[in-house]
Order: sequence, then C-alpha cells, then structure tokens
Amino acid sequence: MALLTITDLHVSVGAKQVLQGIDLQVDAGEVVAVMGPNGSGKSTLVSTIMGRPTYTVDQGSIAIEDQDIAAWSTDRRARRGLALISQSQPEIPGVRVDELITSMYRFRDLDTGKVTERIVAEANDLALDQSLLNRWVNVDLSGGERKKLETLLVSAVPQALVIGDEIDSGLDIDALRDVARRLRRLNDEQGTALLLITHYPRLLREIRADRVVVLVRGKMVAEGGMDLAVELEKTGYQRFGVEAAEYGTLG
Ligand SMILES: Nc1ncnc2c1ncn2[C@@H]1O[C@H](COP(=O)(O)OP(=O)(O)OP(=O)(O)O)[C@@H](O)[C@H]1O
Repeated sequence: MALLTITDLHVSVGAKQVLQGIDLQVDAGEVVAVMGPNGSGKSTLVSTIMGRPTYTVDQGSIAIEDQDIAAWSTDRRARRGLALISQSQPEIPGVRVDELITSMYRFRDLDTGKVTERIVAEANDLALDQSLLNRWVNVDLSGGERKKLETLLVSAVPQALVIGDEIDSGLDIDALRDVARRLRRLNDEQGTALLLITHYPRLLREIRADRVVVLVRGKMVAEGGMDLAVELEKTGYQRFGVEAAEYGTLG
C-alpha cells in the first residue's frame, strides 16, 4: 500500500526551479534509495517532503496515504510520523538530549514513564556514549556522534517514514554498520518505510534497499534494484548525459 505518493512535483527555491516534475511512490515498509549527481535536487526533494518553508511547491502534490500534506506545517508532518536525518545537524545549546526526547514523547502523546530506560537502551544499541544523553544537543559532538544521535532521536518515537539525507557521509565503517542496523530494525520491527539519499551502495547493502531511483537535473531518470546502485558506482552518471566535471553545477 502506498504510504508516500509524490505526483508531478515542481519545486523552486528563490528564483531557481529545482524539481521539474517528480513522480515517486514509497510503500508502507519499503526501503527506497535516491541517488543522483551533486546538485540534482535530492536534498530539495526531502526538504520539500518535510515542509521546509523556503521550498515553494509550484505544481503537483505530496500525499501520505490519501491525505495531501503539501500545505501542512513541518510539526504536523512530524506528528504524522515523518522524520528527517538531515545532512548537517544543528547544535542546540541549552537543550539536553534527554529533555528533548521527553518533549518528543509529550508532543506525540506517548507515555514518558520509561523514557530514560528507553534512550539508554537506544544509545547502547548504537554504541553511543551514554554521557551524551545529558549534554546539550549536538554541542561539541563529532560528526559521527551527531549522525548517531540523530538516528537515536528518530528511533526513539514511532515513525511511518524516516528520511536519511546522506547519513553515510562522515561515518566510520563500524558506525555506518551501527546506524544501518538500527534503521533496518526500525523497518523490520515497526514497518517504518525508509527513503535514503546516498552517493554509494555501501549503506544500501547494509540496509538492504528494495529499490533505487535516480534523480538528475530535477527529474527521475531511472529506477532499478541494488544492481543499479552498483552499476552507477562503476560508471557514474555519464549515461544520463552528465559529465564528471559538470557535477555540482547542474540546474
Ligand atoms: N536556498 C537556495 N537558494 C538557491 N539555490 C539553491 C538553494 N537550495 C538549493 N539550491 C540549488 O538547488 C540545486 C539542488 O540542490 P540540492 O541541495 O537539492 O542538490 P543535491 O542533489 O542534494 O546535491 P548534493 O548531492 O550535492 O547534496 C543546486 O543547484 C543548489 O545550488
């Protein structure tokens, strides 16, 4: 059954039209990867799904099950169970991790009784130092610790769809495995769908992606299985008319 249905989505950022007619469906419990050259619009796509205000939907629709969410605020989307692990994680001085998670529980009307026990177990599962739970969110954390903490934050409450924007960048080999395993378990145990942006097949192998879609110049240009990700790693994006020197200057 379709969880997320994106139809003919056109999105602009300021004067720039970045997405130019995206169609994408993610089923409940499905693991979908989005690959594509630098600057092709992948982060724009996920920011739009989460409702970041600077991204303007010019045309098309975004629906969760049968509800069009394009006009929803980001917090309403979060309450519905959409979560994003973004490329860079903001520092929040003055807000402790355990306090933030307790607030998340209240926001989602969940029982806060066992929250401490739960997050300690989550930290252990991710091989994340427990002392970080009493510190300010992301302040003075290493890049890898931030990615793990974001994974912990999204895993601490039930989610329908978790989106990861290059969660594999900056993670060491063991940390990548820890994060991938946690997300896989979210998928196995809670049926959480995963939409994962990545440049390399490694994460997708660890998580076992069901499907790979390719975004070039704001359009979906290909779809396949893990074999497509492996092939792209070897060949790059030339077959879609993209030269290596052009990466990063698309649009
Ligand atoms: N706020 C903005 N103002 C102007 N242009 C923007 C803005 N945000 C994104 N863009 C442009 O939109 C295009 C798509 O950017 P986006 O970050 O979505 O690409 P991406 O596929 O995620 O790239 P990467 O793989 O490098 O992370 C780029 O050309 C980028 O410069």
